[in-house]
Amino acid sequence: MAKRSFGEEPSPEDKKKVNREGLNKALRIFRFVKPYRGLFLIGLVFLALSQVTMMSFPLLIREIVAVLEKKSQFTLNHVLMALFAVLIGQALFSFGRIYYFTRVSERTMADVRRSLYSKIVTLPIRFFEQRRVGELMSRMTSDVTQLQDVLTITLAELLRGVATLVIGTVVIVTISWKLTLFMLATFPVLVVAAMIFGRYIRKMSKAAQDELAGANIVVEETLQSIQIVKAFTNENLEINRYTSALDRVVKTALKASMFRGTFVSFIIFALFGGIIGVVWYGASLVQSGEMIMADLFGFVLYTAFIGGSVGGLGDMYAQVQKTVGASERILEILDETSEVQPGVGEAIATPVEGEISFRNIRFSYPSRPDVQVLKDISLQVRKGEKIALVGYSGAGKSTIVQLLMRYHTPQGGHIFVDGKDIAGFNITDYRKHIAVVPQEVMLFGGTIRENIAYGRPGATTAEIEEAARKANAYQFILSFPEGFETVVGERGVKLSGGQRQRIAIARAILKDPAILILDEATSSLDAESEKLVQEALDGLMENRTTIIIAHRLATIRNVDQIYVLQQGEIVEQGTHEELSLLEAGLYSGLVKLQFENALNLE
Ligand SMILES: Nc1ncnc2c1ncn2[C@@H]1O[C@H](COP(=O)(O)OP(=O)(O)OP(=O)(O)O)[C@@H](O)[C@H]1O
Repeated sequence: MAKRSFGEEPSPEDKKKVNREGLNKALRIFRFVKPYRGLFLIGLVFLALSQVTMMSFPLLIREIVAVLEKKSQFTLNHVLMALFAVLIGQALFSFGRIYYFTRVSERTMADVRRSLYSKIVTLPIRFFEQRRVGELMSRMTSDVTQLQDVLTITLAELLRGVATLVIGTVVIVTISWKLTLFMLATFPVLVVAAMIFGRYIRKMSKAAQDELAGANIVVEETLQSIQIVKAFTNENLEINRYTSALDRVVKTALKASMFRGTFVSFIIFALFGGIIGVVWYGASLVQSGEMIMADLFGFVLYTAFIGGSVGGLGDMYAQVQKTVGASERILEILDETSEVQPGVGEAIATPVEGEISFRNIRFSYPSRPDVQVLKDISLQVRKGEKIALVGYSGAGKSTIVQLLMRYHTPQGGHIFVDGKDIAGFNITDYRKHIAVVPQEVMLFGGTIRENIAYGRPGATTAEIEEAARKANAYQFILSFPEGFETVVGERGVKLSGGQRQRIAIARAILKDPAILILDEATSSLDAESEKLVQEALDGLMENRTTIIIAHRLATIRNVDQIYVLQQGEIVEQGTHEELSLLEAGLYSGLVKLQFENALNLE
């Protein structure tokens, strides 16, 4: 429930200083730009051209003043024509810069997103247990967007800022070194003030952002559990909760704005004070004949340009800081090792017989290493046999299946399929031979046809329909006006539990695996659905090695072997008849319990 909304997640890494190591690491992200370096270079050329034209602007204004002072070799028309040319050049070059940088950044970001997504979906389950979905979404969205901003805007701005600073300084030194020195004397005050205020402002904005993220969590939680909110008629309570969260956002934001306001007023005061100082000193130089009016004009204009670019550099630094954090986080995921790797591991020998053997398996989940979930589990399933895992909730039934699926690796012991350790198989090749009919069937947004075809992408229409028939799903699918083309999932038709299960069975039939895992649904269906699902399952289990995680014991009377688990250990094992005979046994206790429950329900 306490998931963070993505996008606004506070990232303490952002506060990191930009050191060389971090920068070097972050620069690795630029390998994604490499394929588009040609376009990038063109963008840079346009950037340089637009910068040069931009910087010639004050020079031409200066020239106009010089013409008016009759101290120029050009006429007013000449200068105005030049100004016009600069204007057109500026428009064209800016267009080219934006166009080419956007092309590079859009393509690069698509590549980054694709790599990130491909990496994430091929990572082992262990990885997903340690990260929240919101966090991964935030990598895919806000971190990538941060990179994109840098590529399209910040990088250009940074280069422009530096160019303005360098070219501008050269020009003003040439115009008058005395005035330049005077101007530079005002700089340190500004820089020190910017540093002190900047730190506070960043801290305050961060706090405001965190508060906003907190408020968004309230919305997310409420929307996710809207039915519960309504059932407990707690709408007003939630509104109040959100209101007080918003109050905190406003309070923090206002506090931050106080600092920002003070800072901006101070900077404006200091900047204009500086300019007034420069004009005053410059005017005295003009009066004493050391300088002409036009030069003073040009000087002030260039100074304003330089001031603007230096002011922007602080913001740029914050952007670079953020980007270093964002790319580090993206690279961290890209550097993880995928479990799905072509060519790694042995291909499983076909046809797969489906003989399974667990030998002395010991296992704890990586997130809780101190709790031993499975203790010395050994079991044996022969080809085509059906076994059931039974036990109280939390006994370790699902964990056994997770290990067979290779979602996790046991700390002790080995699992063999057809006599070979499964750890040695290529994971994709291996999992192709196992199908799972899960407890809660998840349907993807799409048509019923697509959802069944998920079992074997590329299956023909005839095969999909045949699978639906065998899964007892054909009838209900055709009862929808759009039949197999009916859209299901979040935005489509809602299917009932029994219908969803039959879709999952059809998927498994299409996959046609040697090994089948049935995680029985805990909620019982009505008698009719139950019969249809059970029939479909019986058909599916035929000639396949099957492991059933059983919750309702009535359905497993005919399995070849029942394993009763208690706290990660197999405490009983045998057929239904054998185990029922153990008077004080756990299994007969469970059977009795369910029998009594069933009686109570009737
Ligand atoms: N991903 C996980 N990380 C940490 N611990 C886990 C994880 N999954 C399960 N566990 C713990 O492992 C133990 C066994 O869980 P498991 O899901 O295998 O039980 P189960 O017998 O299948 O229960 P149920 O019938 O309720 O599904 C439990 O104590 C559970 O809390």
